[in-house]
Amino acid sequence: MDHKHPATPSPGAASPASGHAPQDRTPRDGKLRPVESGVGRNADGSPRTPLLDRIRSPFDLRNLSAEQLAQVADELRAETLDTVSTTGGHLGASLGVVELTVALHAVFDTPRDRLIWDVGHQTYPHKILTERRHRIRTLRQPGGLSGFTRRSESEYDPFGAAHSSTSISAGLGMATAHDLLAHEDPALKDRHVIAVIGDGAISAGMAYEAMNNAGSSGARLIVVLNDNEMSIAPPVGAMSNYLSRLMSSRSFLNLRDFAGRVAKRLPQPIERTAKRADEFARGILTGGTLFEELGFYYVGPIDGHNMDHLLPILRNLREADEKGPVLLHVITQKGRGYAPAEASGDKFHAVSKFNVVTGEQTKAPPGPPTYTSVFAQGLLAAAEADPRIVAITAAMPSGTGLEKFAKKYPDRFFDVGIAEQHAVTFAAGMATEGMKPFCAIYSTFLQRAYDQVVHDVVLQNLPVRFAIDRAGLVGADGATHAGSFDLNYLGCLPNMTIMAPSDELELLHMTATAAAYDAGPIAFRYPRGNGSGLVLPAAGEIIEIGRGRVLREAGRQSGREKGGIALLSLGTRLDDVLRAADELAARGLPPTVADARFMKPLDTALIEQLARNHAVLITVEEGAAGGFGAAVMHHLAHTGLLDNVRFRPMTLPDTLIDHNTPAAQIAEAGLSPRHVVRMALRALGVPDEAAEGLSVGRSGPTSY
Ligand SMILES: Cc1ncc(C[n+]2csc(CCOP(=O)(O)OP(=O)(O)O)c2C)c(N)n1
Ligand SMILES: CC(=O)[C@@H](O)[C@H](O)COP(=O)(O)O
Ligand SMILES: [Mg+2]
Repeated sequence: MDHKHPATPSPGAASPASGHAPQDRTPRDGKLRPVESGVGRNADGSPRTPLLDRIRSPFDLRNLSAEQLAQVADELRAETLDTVSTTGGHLGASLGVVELTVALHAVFDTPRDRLIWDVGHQTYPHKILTERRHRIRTLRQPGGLSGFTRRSESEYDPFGAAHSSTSISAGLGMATAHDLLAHEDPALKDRHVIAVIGDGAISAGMAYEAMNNAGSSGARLIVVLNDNEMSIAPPVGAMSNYLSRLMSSRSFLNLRDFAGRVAKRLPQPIERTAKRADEFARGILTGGTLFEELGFYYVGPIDGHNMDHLLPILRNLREADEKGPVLLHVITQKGRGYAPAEASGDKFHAVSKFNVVTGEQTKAPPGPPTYTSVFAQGLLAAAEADPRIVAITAAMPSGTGLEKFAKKYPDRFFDVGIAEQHAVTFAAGMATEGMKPFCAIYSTFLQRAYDQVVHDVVLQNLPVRFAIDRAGLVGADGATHAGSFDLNYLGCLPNMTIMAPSDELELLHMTATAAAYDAGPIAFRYPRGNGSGLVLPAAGEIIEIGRGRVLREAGRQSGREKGGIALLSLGTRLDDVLRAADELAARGLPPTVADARFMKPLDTALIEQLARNHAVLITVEEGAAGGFGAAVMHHLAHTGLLDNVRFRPMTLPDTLIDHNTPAAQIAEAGLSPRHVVRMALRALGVPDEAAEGLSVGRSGPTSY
């Protein structure tokens, strides 16, 4: 079966500017057609995979021919497609590395040889081949396989991932450890470490730090650059342009190919000459690859879908006895082999369940606007009125909702690539010149830019606006993507203002407030998913900094020296807190309910009033302990008010909450309405057995 990739025209043929613009496979009539694949289907509709069925572990790949391995790849692609059509997930990246995955496991002795996947979102084929096929349809499901690599899940996952650009650092660490331990176990000397990193991920600073170190270390490390000319969106930056140039220097590939092949067959001294010729070729044709300047031996680019390219070259790399790191540049196509994915703009980067035949995704009924889209609406309104407002994303224009802004204000929109650290300091630089930068970054990914927030923004008190999306628990992506810590890591910083909207109207108000706020850095955090469906104005109003709001006043309880329960919520937990308030009211204990709106500066007047007038004060936040509740507790302690109020902070537990549905995650976190009710009753001294009708068992960890 011909596995020629459009990226590999016959030698000497002119190649399109980009080097490998995938053929446009959208059928002329625009209708998506069934999958063109050599793999048939069984009576039950499942893909027919006779060869893949024989693969119990990668070991079973190692005596197969190139032809058979290509067949395994076809069957593996069909199995991956069928799986993701029932689970949803990161399909495009996995489809793009099917042949590469088969070849790597066929040539290298995994798991003894360490195979590390950057980000890990492309590892569904890897998981199927590495003794997890029987569980693959539990992918990203409660209790099922993770959507990324995880050490605790398999010995074939030597390093956990999900945040990008970590693979080379981890790989260098492993390779260095093998060198250090070889005196104890000589077999470690020939253990291979392979890091597979994408063209998006390699644009992050951390990848350069690792390559810079690897290049000078002489460590035996194989980096496979999986270049599909895609990040989540088309990639940006000079590195992307550089890679395209590399790919398109076709004569470079032929000459390099020839020199490489010759070098392998010559006796030692002559081989050195051939190698010099090889480097000369590189020098002339591409001015020496960037990677060689970093101390890597560069090989490629080769066709990542062609077993006749992959297998001999990977075997050469396995047998090569030269010291030092190698970078193998592999050209692949994101979404490869599935017409709807190939035809889509984002190559089906992340999909919900879908119909394999048509590619139509089974979308949930269109609920209310997402918090992301409400933020985008608010930002567009603010930008309309203020030309100094600019928007910055780190390779996630669609995830952060900035696509519309980019279309309307292309000159005021900046996608800096997967480079959160750079994004923050870039924003700080813009702020010094009077611009009003909105840095839209997921809570979990902002963690990567913490020192830039502290050192470049907070210490200089620069008015950078942080739109922190995916704050709190995020569902199927699990603990690696949970936005659990932003209240903690920002709340301890001087000069920082932190808001958390309780609903989408509040988010509009906070976006407008951030746009107008120039006194220093300001952040607002909001969750993944839909709002509650409020009717929204075009734009929000500016709210008073540091001022919360009371939504319900507690009835005064007779016989008690002061009112009953006060519930002080921060952010979108308010919905569930109001449900808890209803349940308490039904028990004759109607609580006061307040929305803090601000973690910093605290509304100290409101907090003191709540503490003075209630027997019980409970704070609720979707963040780790040590955030909002801790700040409130600090204040009450310092004012002496903690002495006469039963204060209970409710936070995320000190555990890592696995992928699940958002509701199940909240229940596991002990932040559901029932948990709030039980917390209040316990604080009032009502014994658990008296709290009949409460369905919450002791399973949900609750912080009190
Ligand atoms: C630090 C960090 N920022 C952002 C992301 C979100 N993200 C996940 S995959 C991806 C694109 C990766 O592109 P590439 O490495 O080329 O892999 P491909 O999807 O093309 O296989 C991004 C930006 C992330 N996982 N980690
Ligand atoms: C793999 C990765 O890091 C991103 O694709 C992430 O999964 C996107 O998350 P959302 O689906 O919340 O945008
Ligand atoms: Mg890519």
